[in-house]
Amino acid sequence: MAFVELRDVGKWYAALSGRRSIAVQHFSLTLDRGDFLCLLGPSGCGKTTILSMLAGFEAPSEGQILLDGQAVRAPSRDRGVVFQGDDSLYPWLTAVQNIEFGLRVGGVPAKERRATALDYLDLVGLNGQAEKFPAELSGGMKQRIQIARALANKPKMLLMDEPFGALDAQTRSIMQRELRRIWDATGTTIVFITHDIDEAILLSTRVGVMTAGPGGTLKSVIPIEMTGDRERADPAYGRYYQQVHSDIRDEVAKASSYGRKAA
Ligand SMILES: Nc1ncnc2c1ncn2[C@@H]1O[C@H](COP(=O)(O)OP(=O)(O)OP(=O)(O)O)[C@@H](O)[C@H]1O
Repeated sequence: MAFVELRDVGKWYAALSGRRSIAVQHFSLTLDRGDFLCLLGPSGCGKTTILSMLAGFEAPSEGQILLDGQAVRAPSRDRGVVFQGDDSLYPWLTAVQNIEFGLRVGGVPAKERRATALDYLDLVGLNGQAEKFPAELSGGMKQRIQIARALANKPKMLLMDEPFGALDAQTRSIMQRELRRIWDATGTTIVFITHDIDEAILLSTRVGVMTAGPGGTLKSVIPIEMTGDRERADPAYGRYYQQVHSDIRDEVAKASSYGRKAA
């Protein structure tokens, strides 16, 4: 049995015109435990919609989503979510208190939750920053706190929506290496949305490419089989880049022609 299964999932909204606005259609995918899937696709194809349904924030209009054999119906601590930017940290809580937050809500005793939060602070490389408030931390540090906060709940799956999109190139590259290290250490199943082919190849075990919206679906899934540390100089990197680029190029062209028609 697959660890995560999306079975012919579709999602639509009632538009103000009274017609249906289709966000995603006929989306089917299975993930094994420990997979790291990067989802790529033109703007508006439905990537965030897929992530929101996996998180349980939105229900599919048709089809089904299963996690570990159970239908996903609502948000749960077994699915950690990390968004772009740092708006989701509580500014009045310190770094360690932010990480503890979910454990506190879950009723974990004070001593135990503090010890767990400090372990995760350490895992994301922020040992020594426990008592700082978000305003005293850099963008990259705040993203690490978000990741630690999500992981502290020991989720079955980590859902990440362009988490490094707002970071400068240098910090982004450091965060990519850190995320691979954390994924190696924890074996958490990850679904990660990005617009960046390079990021997808450096991070994932599989790259999913979606067709252009409205109503995007999964076009292809490309397994990334590179051993050791991922390097752009590796000839396999270039081959994967070409493959993903050629899958996505036509979809981006279609998306911009839809945009012109709609304008
Ligand atoms: N709450 C909503 N109500 C109506 N339409 C919505 C809603 N949320 C998303 N959509 C529509 O669903 C489609 C898919 O949106 P979604 O945000 O999932 O795309 P995306 O691939 O994540 O885009 P981007 O890369 O630009 O972030 C879009 O046409 C969007 O306008």
